[in-house]
Amino acid sequence: MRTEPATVHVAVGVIENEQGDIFISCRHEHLHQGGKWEFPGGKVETSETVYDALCRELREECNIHVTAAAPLTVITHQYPDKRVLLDVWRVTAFSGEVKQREGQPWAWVPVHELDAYRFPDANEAILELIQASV
Ligand SMILES: Nc1nc2c([nH]c(=O)n2[C@H]2C[C@H](O)[C@@H](COP(=O)(O)OP(=O)(O)OP(=O)(O)O)O2)c(=O)[nH]1
Ligand SMILES: [Mg+2]
Repeated sequence: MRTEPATVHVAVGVIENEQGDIFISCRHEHLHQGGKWEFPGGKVETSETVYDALCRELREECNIHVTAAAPLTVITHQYPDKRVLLDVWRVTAFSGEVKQREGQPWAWVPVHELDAYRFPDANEAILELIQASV
């Protein structure tokens, strides 16, 4: 019998600097949706809350300690090969300096320039929300 693969639950963080620019990084080529730009984040492990996963992923990937974040949206998206549930948070306070720690290309991008970057299809609604909020 063929069973549907489980949905991958992902915690995603929208990080803004004092100028209002947004931090994005480019997914490694060999990964799912490789070569596309993303907001930092990663899979929620079974033993943790989404907020814990957000904090852990942002510490691992971009070196910051999140001290406050607010839910922005939840998106489910079916890719040809994978179904994802993106739990998207706006990071409202953090300590530490944002640094990409996993060797991915990265950029701080003004909101009106985000359209120039290629994101995974699931991100369309996130980009609309960010653009609507400025
Ligand atoms: N982080 C992130 N993932 C996204 C975004 N948009 C989007 O479709 N995804 C998808 C791509 C992947 O299928 C999934 C994230 O999984 P991942 O494999 O990168 O997770 P991870 O960072 O925990 O990586 P790993 O250590 O398990 O390899 O979510 C986004 O903006 N940010
Ligand atoms: Mg990740």
